[in-house]
Formats: sequence, structure tokens, C-alpha cells
Amino acid sequence: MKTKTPWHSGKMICVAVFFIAAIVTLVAIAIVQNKPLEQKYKYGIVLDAGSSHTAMYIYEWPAEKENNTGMVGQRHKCKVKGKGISSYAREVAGAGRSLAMCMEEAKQCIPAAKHQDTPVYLGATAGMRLLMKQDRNSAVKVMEAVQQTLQASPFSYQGARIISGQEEGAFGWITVNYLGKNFQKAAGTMGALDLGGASTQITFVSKETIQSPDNAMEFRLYGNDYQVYTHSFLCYGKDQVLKLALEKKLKSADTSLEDPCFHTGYSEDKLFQKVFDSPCVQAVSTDAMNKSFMHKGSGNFIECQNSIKDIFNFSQCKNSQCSFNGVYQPPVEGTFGAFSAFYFVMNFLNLTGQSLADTKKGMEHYCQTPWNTIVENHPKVDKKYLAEYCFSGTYILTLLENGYNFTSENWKDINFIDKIEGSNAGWSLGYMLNLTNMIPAEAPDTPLMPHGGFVTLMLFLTLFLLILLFLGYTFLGRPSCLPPKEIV
Ligand SMILES: Nc1ccn([C@@H]2O[C@H](COP(=O)(O)OP(=O)(O)OP(=O)(O)O)[C@@H](O)[C@H]2O)c(=O)n1
Ligand SMILES: [Ca+2]
Repeated sequence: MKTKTPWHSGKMICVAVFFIAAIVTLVAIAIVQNKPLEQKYKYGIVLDAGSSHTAMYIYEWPAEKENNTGMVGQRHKCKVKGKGISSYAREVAGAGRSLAMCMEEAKQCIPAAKHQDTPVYLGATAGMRLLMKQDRNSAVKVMEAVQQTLQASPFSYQGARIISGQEEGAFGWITVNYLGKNFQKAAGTMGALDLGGASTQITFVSKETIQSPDNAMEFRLYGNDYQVYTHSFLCYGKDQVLKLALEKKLKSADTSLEDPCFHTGYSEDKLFQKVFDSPCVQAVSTDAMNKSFMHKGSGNFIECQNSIKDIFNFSQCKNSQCSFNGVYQPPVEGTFGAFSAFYFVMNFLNLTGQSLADTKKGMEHYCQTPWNTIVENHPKVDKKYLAEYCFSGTYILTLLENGYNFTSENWKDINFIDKIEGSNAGWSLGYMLNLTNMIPAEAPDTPLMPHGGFVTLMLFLTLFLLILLFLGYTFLGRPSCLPPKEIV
């Protein structure tokens, strides 16, 4: 009598076919599931309307990861031609027109299908704060003009406003720490130092309880609480501070001025108006405004630094300690990112990685270099900017050391930075993250493993079990608990 093996039975062939089909289906599903999905991106536009110029930033991020830290990056930057919007006080329509070219670039850069869903924000800083003081009516009109241009664009207009100094400081701090992925690290956060044309900001986390409410900001980000100190000094940006310094040295009867902050051999006829046209300095008569003086350099760092110290008031302080002008500031703590003009100037001077003593030596050497040598060494740099680096570098040193109280010990904690992970350091990214609620207060629940990994693991486990079952059945025979095979 012959025993028929189950392999030859029709039932078993059927089971085998289904078994193979099931494996093929599982493998196919796993492959399809794990194929990198086409990334869906979202976009956002922020216009940083600074005192000296406007910059437009386009940010992008993968749609499904918008609440993870560090996921938003800068896709494109467009520098608006000409000066800042506050310079259009007498011709307000020009402020709106000035943005047109960058808005056109944004249309090219962002896929047309996404235009409608792309928010656009404009934030104006110290230039507009000053214009608001000087000529409120014109300031309002300038803001209306830029609003019109943005509303006429295909993007989703979300507002154009003058941001406060506290916001400017705080959002700069959020930007550098978001880009550095510091909010979810135990190492702590990085302070932010921003130097613009018309104002400067210092922002950092302090252990000390902040003694003045105007300087305190509290954030809960990704499940951690932060108490942040921030202050914005209006008129202490690099361009306004030059006016403050010249105002201290100039008498209205002067026809010439010898200035240690400019190089020997430098000489330029300047209108009093250039110095006194700002609400940061004391007004002079219209007569005086139309006069000019010969601005001559004498190139001496120490004398320059002494003259710059005159524009800081170090004598009064109502709190336990102050930076200057009676402004409360706890001692600086931790590392700092110093960006905008802090970076432009120190990078130009090649002084971004030196000790405090070597930075001073470098400045001493640079300031005493004659003007014609400076021009020869930098033929491509605009002379207006070139002339001011001795002044600006000396101001930066004085602000950091005498103003904010950095010392030779913690000087190395200041990192002069332009970009982090390809995105510019500045308030604009933090501003957008905040307005689009992209920084959650609590840390998002993260699954144990990504979805693709989970599917693969499940598939392999299933396969493994099936193979075990199959092998068991073939090599070890039918389990003894099953009823005996019928003998035909
Ligand atoms: N490559 C550059 C770009 C700018 N600047 C100067 O650096 C200063 C600050 O520039 P910025 O940070 O762009 O200032 P704003 O944002 O325009 O001014 P604020 O923030 O005060 O409104 C200005 O004097 C500008 O002329 C520079 O020296 N080199
Ligand atoms: Ca700025």
C-alpha cells in the first residue's frame, strides 16, 4: 500500500500558492510603504525691514514635521535694493515699490500651487521706531505703502508692523537656539547679540531673577521653561552711534573735526545735517544744519575708544548692576551668538576668533594704518563702508567689554556668526516660528521608531514566523497533537 505525501495533494498546492502569494504581497507592501514619500513642503516669507535695508527671507519645511525643532530652514534670501523703508518718509510710495523685485523673486522661488497658502509677514525695526518718534504721520504712511504691496502679492498677507525692541531681541534668541537645536539639549541655550544700524539687542538666559519687568521674557518651549533677559538700545546701532559720537565731538561753530576713529589721511566734507538729522541727537538750528565740516582722521584706537566711552553713561544704576545708561543687566552667562553688524565688522577685520587682548592689538594696528593703504588693500569695498570699520570695530569692543561687561575670560564665549545650518541669524525666523505656532510649549510625543522602520520590522517578524512555521512543518513533521493522517 502506498502512502500519498501531502505535497501531491491539491489542497497542499493551494496552501503553498497562497503562502507564496502572501509573502510576495507582504514584501510588495513593505517596499511601497518604505519608498521615500515625495516630501511635501510648506513655505513662509518674512520681510525684515531694517533701518539700513530690507531683506526678504523665504523659509521652507517638510509639512509633516513642522513642530520638530530645527526643521525650518532658509530657502532663499533677497536683498531689497536701496535703503531701508524709513528713508522713504518723503516719498512713501517708493517704500512699497522697493519691495516689488524681491516679491517677484518669491513668486519664482515658491511653487505657484503653494502661493495662496504661503504666509507673508513684514516686521520693521529701529529705523521705523525712530521715524515714528520724528514724524508719526509719515511713519504710518510708509507702513501703509508696504502693506499695499504685500496685499497685492499672491501670498497670504499676515500683517506689516513695527516690532518692539523686546520682540526683536527675543525672536533673535529663539532663532539661534532653534537653528542650533538647543531647546531639546541639556547643554542649555545660547545668548543672542544683534547689532543693527539703529539699535542693538542683548538677550540671554540668566540664573538671576530678572529685576526689571521690561527686561524679562518667559517662554515655555518643547516642555522647558526659560526666563530670558533682553534689552534693546535704540540709537546704539552702528549708524546712529556714529552720529552720537560725532555730536559729542562737534561744536556748531566748527569747520573741521579731527577724529581718532578715522584713518590718518582720511578727509571728507560732511554736512551737519548728516549728523543732526536724527532723533537720537540734540536738534540744531536750520542754519547750522546747512553748514558743513571737514571730517579728518587721526587714526588712534585708544583715543577713539575714549571718545566712544563718552556716549555711554556708566554712572547711574538703580539695580544691583547695569550695562549702561541706567539699564539693568544681570552678569552675562554662557555662550553667545553675535550676528548682523557684529559679524560683518569683525569678519571684515579678521577678528572673529581672537582673545580680547589680541582683538585690541588688531584694532590698534588697523586704526593706525593710513587711509591710502586701507584703500589700496581693499579696492573692491565701498569707500563709505571702508572708512567706518575702525570706528565700528572700536564701538563693538567698547560695547561688549565696557557696556555689557564681557571680560578677557568670557570673550571666547562670543561666537561671531552669520548663518547657522544655512539660515541667517536674526529675528525674522523666530518671528515666523512664533506666529505660525511652530514651536510647541510641550515636547511633541515622538513614536519609538519612524513609520517606515515600524512597517519593515513588522514585516520581517511576520516573515520570520512564517518561515519558522514552514520549516517546522517540513522537517519535524506534523505536530503529534494533530489527528493521524488517514491511510488510503
Ligand atoms: N555686509 C554688510 C551689511 C551691512 N553692513 C552694515 O551693518 C549695519 C547693520 O546692518 P543690519 O544688521 O542689516 O541693520 P538693519 O537691520 O538695517 O538695522 P536695524 O536692525 O537697527 O533696524 C549697517 O550699518 C550696514 O550698513 C555692513 O557693514 N556690511
Ligand atoms: Ca536688524
